[in-house]
Amino acid sequence: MKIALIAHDKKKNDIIQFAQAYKYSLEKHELYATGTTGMKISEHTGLSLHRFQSGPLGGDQQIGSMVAENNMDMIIFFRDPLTAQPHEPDITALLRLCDVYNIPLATNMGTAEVLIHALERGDLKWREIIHDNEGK
Ligand SMILES: O=C(CO)COP(=O)(O)O
Repeated sequence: MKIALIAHDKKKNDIIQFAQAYKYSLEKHELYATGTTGMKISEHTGLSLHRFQSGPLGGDQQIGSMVAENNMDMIIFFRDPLTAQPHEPDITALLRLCDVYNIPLATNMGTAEVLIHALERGDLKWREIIHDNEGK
């Protein structure tokens, strides 16, 4: 499964703690991240991730392009709902594409934990069926 991890600055500590707590689940998958989030997760956990640009420089859009190809299976995006972001349109576009393609998306720690347990239980196997049907 391809999983993207993204966090706004005030949520970076949360995503680091999340990645530390679920390292042994996450490491079984192909991980992607926006630039700074990926660097911090990698530094604190040793997990290896494919890092895109930083969010304000297009990282959300790069992840969005994978979603648009139905090539991303789950997104954990700890958004900061209390701080305006210069790239708000990119963020909205990414969330919208998740809805277009029915991609499981967690925007806070509570939902992220539910998703990761679902992943561990195999509830997201339907994504593999989709990839098999598309020959990916
Ligand atoms: O801004 C972001 C998501 O919208 C995250 O970008 P960074 O991981 O580079 O901080």
